Amino acid sequence: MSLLKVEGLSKHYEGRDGIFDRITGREKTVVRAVNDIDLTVEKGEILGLIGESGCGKSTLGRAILRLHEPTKGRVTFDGAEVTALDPAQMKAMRRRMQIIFQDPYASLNPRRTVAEIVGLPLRLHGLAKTDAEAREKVAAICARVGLKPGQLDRYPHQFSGGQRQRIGIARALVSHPEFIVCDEPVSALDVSIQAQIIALLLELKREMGLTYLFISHDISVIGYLADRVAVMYLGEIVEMGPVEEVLANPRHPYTQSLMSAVPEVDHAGRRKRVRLTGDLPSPLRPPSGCKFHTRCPLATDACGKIVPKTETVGPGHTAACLRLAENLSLLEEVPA
Ligand SMILES: Nc1ncnc2c1ncn2[C@@H]1O[C@H](COP(=O)(O)OP(=O)(O)OP(=O)(O)O)[C@@H](O)[C@H]1O
Repeated sequence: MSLLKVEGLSKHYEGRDGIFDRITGREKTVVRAVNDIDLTVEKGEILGLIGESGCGKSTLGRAILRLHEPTKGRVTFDGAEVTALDPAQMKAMRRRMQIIFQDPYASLNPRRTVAEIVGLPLRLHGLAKTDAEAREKVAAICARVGLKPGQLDRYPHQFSGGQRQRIGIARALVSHPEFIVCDEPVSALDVSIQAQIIALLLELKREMGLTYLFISHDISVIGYLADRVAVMYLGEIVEMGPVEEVLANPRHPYTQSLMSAVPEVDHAGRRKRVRLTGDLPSPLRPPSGCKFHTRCPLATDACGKIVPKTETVGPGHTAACLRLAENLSLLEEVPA
């Protein structure tokens, strides 16, 4: 049994002009941020979730945790249907499923000390009987993530970006969760600090037996740490599979275009850069047929009309593209 199972999960937001629509009596606009997603995450695994900004990665992560209530679909964690839990049961489940945010500063209360911020989940879940016990637990996890005892009574603004992310990690881990959504946890950090935080997250995963859904727009980060990868485009998963397999043999033209942007250092030839035309279409009015067809260099007329089914293309490897059978690739090597 998978630790996490997501079935048909959708999250639609009322469009930003929702109030205007109500006043004018116009039909409501709907932002289809996440559409009918199926995925599983095994215990101890890192599933990487990749896609460009605005494709719905954060929304999916938050819908799984019910931080944003899903519009439709089911989430099951360790056999319990998360999407059917009542508020009291959901509160208990939150101890087990946590999130680390991209921007540690925005997610840390500026008026609270590190000890208060990291100690809050202990209070919420009744995990410490006395203040002294809470302080001890906070000190232990803070030490583990690399904060010094003398820093516990300081405020977030007194820390660097990397240290703030360590505070965010300590807060997520203090309640001993089993599953963490890591929502672009290193994207806001300097490159030199990114490697330290990634190393820390990998060590903690091993020591605490954690399972991660790791969201990133950086394919090299995903290639480095994930076991499997799911590629997202405009609210849907277009390709998924073991990370080495998907990166070595990307089958969806969108995955291929993401891959073509990665510099190859140890290659005799270099890859032809695939330039996608246009921006990511708005999830307010997603294209018909295959949602990628408006930017896909391989699109035919049929792609604008027919929604491609997800097909198995290798062991554990799936993709959704009408032209899969033709085995086309945008990634021809060009001579150095
Ligand atoms: N609360 C909201 N109300 C309306 N639309 C929203 C809301 N939150 C997100 N969206 C829209 O949903 C879509 C997906 O956003 P989301 O933040 O999940 O994407 P993302 O892939 O995580 O992007 P980024 O990497 O920039 O965070 C976007 O078009 C966004 O504008």
